[in-house]
Amino acid sequence: MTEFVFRPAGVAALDARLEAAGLLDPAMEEVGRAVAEAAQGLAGGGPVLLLAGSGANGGDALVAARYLAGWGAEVRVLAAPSRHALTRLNRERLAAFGVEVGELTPGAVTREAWGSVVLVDGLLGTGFQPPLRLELAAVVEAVNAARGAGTRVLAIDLPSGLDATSAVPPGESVRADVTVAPVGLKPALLFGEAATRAGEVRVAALALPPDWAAGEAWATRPDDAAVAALLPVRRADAHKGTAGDVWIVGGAPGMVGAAALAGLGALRAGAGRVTLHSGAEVPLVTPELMVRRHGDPGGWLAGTGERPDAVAVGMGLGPGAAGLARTVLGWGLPTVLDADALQPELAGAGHDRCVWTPHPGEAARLLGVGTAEVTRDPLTAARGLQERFGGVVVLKGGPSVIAHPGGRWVSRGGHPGMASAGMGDTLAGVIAALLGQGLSAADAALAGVRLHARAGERAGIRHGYGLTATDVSAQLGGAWLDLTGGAGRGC
Ligand SMILES: NC(=O)C1=CN([C@@H]2O[C@H](COP(=O)(O)OP(=O)(O)OC[C@H]3O[C@@H](n4cnc5c(N)ncnc54)[C@H](OP(=O)(O)O)[C@@H]3O)[C@@H](O)[C@H]2O)[C@@H](O)CC1
Ligand SMILES: [K+]
Repeated sequence: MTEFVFRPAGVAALDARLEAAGLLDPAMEEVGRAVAEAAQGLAGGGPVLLLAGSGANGGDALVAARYLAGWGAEVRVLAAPSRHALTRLNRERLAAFGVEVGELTPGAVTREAWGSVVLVDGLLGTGFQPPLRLELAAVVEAVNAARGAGTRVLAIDLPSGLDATSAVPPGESVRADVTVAPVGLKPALLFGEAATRAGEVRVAALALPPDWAAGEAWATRPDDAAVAALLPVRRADAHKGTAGDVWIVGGAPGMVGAAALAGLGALRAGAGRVTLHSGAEVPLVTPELMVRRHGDPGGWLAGTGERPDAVAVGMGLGPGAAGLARTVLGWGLPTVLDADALQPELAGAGHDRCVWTPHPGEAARLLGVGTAEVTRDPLTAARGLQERFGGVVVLKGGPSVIAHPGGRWVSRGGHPGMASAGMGDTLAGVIAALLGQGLSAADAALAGVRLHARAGERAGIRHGYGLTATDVSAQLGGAWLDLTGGAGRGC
């Protein structure tokens, strides 16, 4: 399922539309039911403790308690005074089921958690404004202590205490085993330390008027079927001239490995012909990777009339890369800019056929901010880069973000072993290969990132954390088959 990613402003806007249409009550009912089903699955018939805060997040928990009670489960409920009309209403409905609601205090949480198999955290959701007030901080501490003693924790929307927009927790928060997120994901569920506190994240889709969720979303996370549909399909009479002529421009003396890895990535992602243009002597990586050495690569690029179908520029290129990148950008061809070609002076030089592929450190250099600012909110950073540099931006990370003129995508998958040097070079080659096979910049970026991540997953099974970029390249063909279901669309 392709999923939406919301910031609190988007959730609030959706809430307002639902409220105006009289649909907020059924929406909360759906969320509560989805939470109850998940809690029942985790509890396996054991007692469930539900904690309800004063806002709509608490309302979701009270609805869940009613469903669980109706299904015969042993439920214990502790709630703060309700400040939201629907939360109050659902407290009354719960009372009609004969369920007593206790006062929410740290001591009560510790007491009631004793013997509860599952604890449902409905304290705070997208309405939380950090920092956490003292009274709730003590409750959060009691929740985490209960988890430490063996109670499974299910968070509604977000583990309470996380700022929905940030990869960095503002302080202590609930640590969840499972998070059930209504309508869509939140940035905190995707990135950094915050995401590690959410456990397994499940999106509970709601019955909404078509396009409402899409209209308020800040980003989307496409599923593999959507990515597979972007991959090129070859006719039986395809030949190397139709599969894309790709140039890799990189590899200054002493730095040829990065460019060679990009070349290998391009070959394994289906490029018909790959030529590495370098100012250095490049050792034979694989005989299929053609190498042309130029005494003065910049001069040669500026003067040559030869043109490929796509270019990747920057890997190991060293000082002077910005000038070469500017020359290549001037051709208006499908282009990937990576590593040394990612220079602030190229702001505004991008065109609609180019893809910039910074990692967070490079992104910070391009934006003139610290790396922590980039990693705290990768979606906003990627958007800022796209606006400043033009074209399409891939902000690499776990997960990567693709910012294009029409919005933002978050990629799926990957493997922690991919945190090793050379992975980005391979990715640049993969995206160049897809550009050379006719994909648009945005599609090549999305499909390339997913293909690369899938190849990493495959290689990770064999090599674990000892994963190299060459291992990932070797799995690109298999990754392609995984995504397309084996056959591709009529190759
Ligand atoms: N459209 C959707 O997607 C749907 C969303 N739904 C649900 O709505 C949730 C959002 O609900 P929401 O807006 O009522 O906010 P919520 O997270 O319950 O928190 C508000 C409460 O937090 C409190 N509070 C704030 N800061 C605090 C602090 N620092 N320290 C301590 N307390 C603090 C604040 O207290 P107050 O400032 O009022 O005293 C207020 O009472 C969303 O996460 C999802 O679960 C579904 O029900 C339906 C469909
Ligand atoms: K919560």
